[in-house]
Amino acid sequence: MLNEIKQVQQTALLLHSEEEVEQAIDNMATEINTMLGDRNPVLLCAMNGGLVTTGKLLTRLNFPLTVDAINASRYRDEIRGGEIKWLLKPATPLKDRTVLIVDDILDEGYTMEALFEFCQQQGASSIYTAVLIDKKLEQAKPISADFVGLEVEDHYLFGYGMDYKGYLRNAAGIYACKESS
Ligand SMILES: O=P(O)(O)OC[C@H]1O[C@H](OP(=O)(O)OP(=O)(O)O)[C@H](O)[C@@H]1O
Ligand code: HPA
Repeated sequence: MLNEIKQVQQTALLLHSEEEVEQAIDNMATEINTMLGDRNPVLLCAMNGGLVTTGKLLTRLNFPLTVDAINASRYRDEIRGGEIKWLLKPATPLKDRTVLIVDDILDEGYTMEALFEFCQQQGASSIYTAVLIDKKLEQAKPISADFVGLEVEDHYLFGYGMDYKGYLRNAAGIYACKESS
């Protein structure tokens, strides 16, 4: 497995450098500060992929907020999406709260749709969504994101929280796996 991971890493194409991604996160944070600064929101980190974006956003947000985690996984260690499996629901009551769901990527959109519907069912008063990457697809998505860092062409990506078979989330850039489109 580790040989495969090293091979994928070595042959990958860098699409966005660390500097570009950090600038994109700055821009997202500026928009979120403007939109949600007086809403006392609960930020839901969509584990595991949303970990890096959530952490990087958090220290750029300058208003009162609370943080919790949520995890509905669709890919697990695969590079094609399957059924949604619920792994973690937030302990924080969402009733009458403004919620901001933060994830690494909006790909086909089914994961974010499921997270959004869960928050609705819990009685959140308003629900916003933030993703570092919005993948450009030909087909329509069931949900769009309110805050987007970067739009990226249709490749299988890794880095900044996005994984290849559970690895490479820690890559400091947005990379496309070779021959993945
Ligand atoms: O828009 P979609 O096509 O639904 O795909 C996006 C989701 O897929 C990944 O999660 P994954 O299920 O791989 O779990 P992970 O966060 O643990 O990597 C990613 O973190 C998003 O949550
Ligand atoms: O391109 C991707 N990379 C990593 N994880 C993902 N989850 C959905 N799409 C992707």
